[in-house]
Amino acid sequence: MAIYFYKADQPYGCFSNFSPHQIIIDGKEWPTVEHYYQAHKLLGTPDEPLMEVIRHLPTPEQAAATGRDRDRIIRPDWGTAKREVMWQAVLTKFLTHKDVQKALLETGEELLVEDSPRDYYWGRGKDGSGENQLGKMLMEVRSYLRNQFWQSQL
Ligand SMILES: Nc1c(N[C@@H]2O[C@H](COP(=O)(O)O)[C@@H](O)[C@H]2O)[nH]c(=O)[nH]c1=O
Repeated sequence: MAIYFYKADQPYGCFSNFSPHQIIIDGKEWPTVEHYYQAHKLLGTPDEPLMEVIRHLPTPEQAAATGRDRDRIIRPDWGTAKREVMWQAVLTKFLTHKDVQKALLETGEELLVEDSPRDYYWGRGKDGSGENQLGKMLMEVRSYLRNQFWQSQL
């Protein structure tokens, strides 16, 4: 049975990028994966100083609203860079927080689906025709963690 997640306060909310799990990357603390992801749209652009502003915003909703502000010009390579940015953030989250790591491993081989009604890239979209890239990435993280465990047993 597929496992659906989306909002942080709904079932499997700990899989959401909006869940309150801090990550530390290159010595900097980010309150959520979403803060890190949205801020990195501005890396190398004239608005780069705003990355620090986003990092300090109190909620992931505010971080997302700022990163999605279309008045801002985001980095030209975002279309290809965003996967790597997301991977680093999501992997760090699941390596850092043992409770969510356990929850992810306990999903076994189930299909994970980000049940976003409006995101057809990271999510399944309203009609289910979306790519579900976040769900797929979480399944990759799950395999990575499992491989890491078996390597440590050798
Ligand atoms: N969980 C969740 C969302 N989903 C997240 O939105 C991000 C995609 O942002 P963008 O590339 O700017 O469209 C990505 O992290 C995806 O997981 N969006 C929300 O508005 N609320 C939410 O609770």
